[in-house]
Amino acid sequence: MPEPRHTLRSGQRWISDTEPELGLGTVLSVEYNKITVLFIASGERRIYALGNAPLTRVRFASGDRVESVDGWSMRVDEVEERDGLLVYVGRDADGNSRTLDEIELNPFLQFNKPQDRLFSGQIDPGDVFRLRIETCEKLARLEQSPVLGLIGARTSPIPHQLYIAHEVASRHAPRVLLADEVGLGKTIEAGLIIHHRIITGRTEKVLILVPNMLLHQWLVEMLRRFNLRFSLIGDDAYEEAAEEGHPFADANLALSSLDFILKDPARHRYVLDVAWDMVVIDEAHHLEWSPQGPSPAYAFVEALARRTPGLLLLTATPEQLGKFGHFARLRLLDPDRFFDFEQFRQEEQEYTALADVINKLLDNPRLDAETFGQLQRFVQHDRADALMGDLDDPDHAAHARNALIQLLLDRHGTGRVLFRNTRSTVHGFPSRLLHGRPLPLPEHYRSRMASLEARLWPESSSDDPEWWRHDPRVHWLLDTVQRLKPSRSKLLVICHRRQTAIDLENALRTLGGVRVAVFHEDMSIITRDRAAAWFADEEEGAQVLVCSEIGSEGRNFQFAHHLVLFDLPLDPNLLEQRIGRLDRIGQRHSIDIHVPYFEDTAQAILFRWYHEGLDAFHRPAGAGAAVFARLGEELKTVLAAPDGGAEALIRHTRRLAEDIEAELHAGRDRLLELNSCRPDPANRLVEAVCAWDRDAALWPWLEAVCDAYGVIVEEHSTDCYILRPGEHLRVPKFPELPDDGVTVTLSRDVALAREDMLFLSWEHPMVQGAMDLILNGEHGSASLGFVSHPTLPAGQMLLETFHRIECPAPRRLQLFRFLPTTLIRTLLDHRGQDLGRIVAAEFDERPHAFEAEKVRAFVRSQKQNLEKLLALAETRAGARLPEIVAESSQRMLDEMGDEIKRLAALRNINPSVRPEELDKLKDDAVEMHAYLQTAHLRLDAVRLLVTV
Ligand SMILES: Nc1ncnc2c1ncn2[C@@H]1O[C@H](COP(=O)(O)OP(=O)(O)OP(=O)(O)O)[C@@H](O)[C@H]1O
Repeated sequence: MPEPRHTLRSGQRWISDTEPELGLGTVLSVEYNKITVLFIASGERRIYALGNAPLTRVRFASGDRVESVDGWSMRVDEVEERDGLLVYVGRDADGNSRTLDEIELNPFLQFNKPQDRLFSGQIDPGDVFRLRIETCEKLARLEQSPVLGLIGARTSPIPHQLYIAHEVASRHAPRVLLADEVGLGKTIEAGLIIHHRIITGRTEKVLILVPNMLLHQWLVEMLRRFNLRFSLIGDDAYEEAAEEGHPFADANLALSSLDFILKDPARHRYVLDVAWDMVVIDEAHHLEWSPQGPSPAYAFVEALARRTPGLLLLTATPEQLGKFGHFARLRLLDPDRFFDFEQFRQEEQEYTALADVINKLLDNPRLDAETFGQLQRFVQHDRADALMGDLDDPDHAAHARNALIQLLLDRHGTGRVLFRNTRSTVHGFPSRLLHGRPLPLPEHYRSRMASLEARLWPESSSDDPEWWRHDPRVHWLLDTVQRLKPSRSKLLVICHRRQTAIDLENALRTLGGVRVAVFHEDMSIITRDRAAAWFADEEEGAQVLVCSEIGSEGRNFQFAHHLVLFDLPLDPNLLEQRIGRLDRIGQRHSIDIHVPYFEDTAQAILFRWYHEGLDAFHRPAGAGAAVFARLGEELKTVLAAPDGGAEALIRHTRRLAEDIEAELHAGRDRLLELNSCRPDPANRLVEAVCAWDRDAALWPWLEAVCDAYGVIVEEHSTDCYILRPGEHLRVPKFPELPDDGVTVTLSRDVALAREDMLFLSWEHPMVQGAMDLILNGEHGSASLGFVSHPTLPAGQMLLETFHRIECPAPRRLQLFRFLPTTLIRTLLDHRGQDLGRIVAAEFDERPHAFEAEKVRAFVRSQKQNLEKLLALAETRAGARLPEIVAESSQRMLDEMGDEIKRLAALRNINPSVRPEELDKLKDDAVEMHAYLQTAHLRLDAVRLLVTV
């Protein structure tokens, strides 16, 4: 305590050398030979004898950042002294001049400069110091990973999904249509894209709009799979929030339904008010548009799309509303590119020739002269002569073929905005087994077949509320349910009408005592979710879930593998949507599709039309929508008068479907297929994610963090642990750790099977939060160690410093790709000789008990020398900075240059590359270069070493 007695004043701020954790103390009184100090942060009061009080005066210097008790902070320019008290003069974050009396300093203030901590005797154990250094290294590795943003999702690494997520999320402003076939993972792809963008700092505000009935499913899926906590907007709290202010403005991640927003123009305005970075629209085929005018939903989304940089539209049936509808959705994504429907159609027709050449390149080692000529015409402006020449060179032909295929695929106009994977390319889906069940038409229905509606769904015309007592389909259903009961098989029953679903539930319960849940559009979201959850429950759950058509969009029922189509919809897309509830990723059985129908009726014809005409039960009918668009009216006529024309119609349907499918497969679809998942890069991404999964470094690191911060760890099972806040937790709140603890797993496989456990990866918020805690806090930044090294005699004092390169820049630039978290290590002996090259980072450390007070006294006695060494270390580290920055700049310029060239070349052949994308890349490169020049050093950690 070097200050003489007469300078001591109440109000001064001091820190305890022996108990630094008490925080900043305030002198309350100086009387006789005693000094009383209050430590507000810890609520402790200490009385010391003057003369040997273990206290150090807190005195900030110019350049330091200080924080007031009211929470604002400032950078110190000058320090004045008035009546023995310090007054700090400087500027706050907004640049305003401020003064702060030392009495107003925040009592929770920590000494975050490593050298201050060293001199004030706040010495951390060696393992905490090492943890800090190790954390920097781990973060740097993660920042440079090509799969950053794709590691942390609780999903299996599936090639086509990772490919799409990586391809789309890396763009400046992703605007794409995700149109994979039903159940292939569009929601997962959207989640991966959002997760990637948020982790890499490129996106902050996201709005997801989904049909009402899928709100909860999305909410849960985003949280459970991606740790993304969306706010549901549109529930009961909405009106309250609207009265108090702006219901959408506060939520960075908002989830709502389009129906809810469309109901009220005020809601439109609220949504359009917010500067979203990205908007996601699920089931986008509902956005109707025709040249005569858009639907209100389309018009609203169009306004939203115009002011939002990122737009993801999701639909499994992009052409459900015909080619116009498809074109209209592409127009939302890029109105400049898709402005003329006729031109769009013509372009599509040219794809066949392109696909033909690609197929030949894929299949044949040698091209015939005609194909070679065609290929030459396609690439005549692409400076591809060398590649064309290499086609005949056995050593280079394979590479040339691949490069030419990429070049041709890049020509494909919609390839960049439209992604569509199908079951024919994504393998591993179960087979579908069809069980058609003809039944005799009961007499009481026979007289009621006037309308088409009554022919297809006869119970709709019945005036008997208990029609189900006399309907043979119901009795067949009951038998089927009872037959499957011993195997504990669950059945999803889908029917066209809401009332039929309600009646069927009643029938199954009344007639057979079946445990049955129901699901239809008049139920609230909560009751629907409850029904779905009851059906999902393996032990106590319902054996049967009866859904109206509404149950067939978006829901996940792949835990069941018996599907009963109690009737058939009059639309191939709806049929595929129904089957897609079970035929989804995660389905482990073949799927049994049961279809009861009345013999010799419209139902039987519709069954045959789907089965024999489109083959729509066994696989997704690729041509279904197009055939229905052409033959739908004819089909309805035949169904209305079943006596004639059915055979001819089915034959015609089959021929047409085959032709359309062949044409699509040869042309557009083949290109889309190849473009939507390029196998080599996709497999590399899968391998990179798996390599992170195999990396065993996470748990030892996290265990050390838990140990350092007072989190208790218990083993649970292989790769699974229970974490709990300990009694001596070092921080008020450990990230993402609930008060009553949590079970975590590091295994992706376990995480996929056990949703009750957190899946920890380097991207999990708990792990990211822990890294922040370490790197933004002071823990581990000052340490002392006793070491031995063969080249160093005992009894020497060494100073080891780690300077971190700081380069503040907007997160969206992701500067860390080129300049990751970097530490520069310097090791000096007491004479200032640089030993860094001689002595590697790893020492042989010797556990050594030392008396804290003696060490503090030693450090104080060496303060002048240590300060000189610190200055020297900073100079040495500073000398290496320009080289590191130059390397980063060069890497950035090379990579960005390549990217700009690639995109510029692509733009020449594919107008889907928007000019602003290219401009943005160039601007980013210029901006990044400027930021890199501002990189500077900050001392991150210091360690005093004594050789033994
Ligand atoms: N990579 C994955 N890992 C684990 N489960 C997955 C993965 N991809 C998809 N699934 C599961 O498969 C099912 C289908 O995925 P998803 O809902 O994303 O498909 P979709 O294409 O959006 O379906 P729909 O066309 O019905 O809207 C979901 O239950 C999803 O959780």
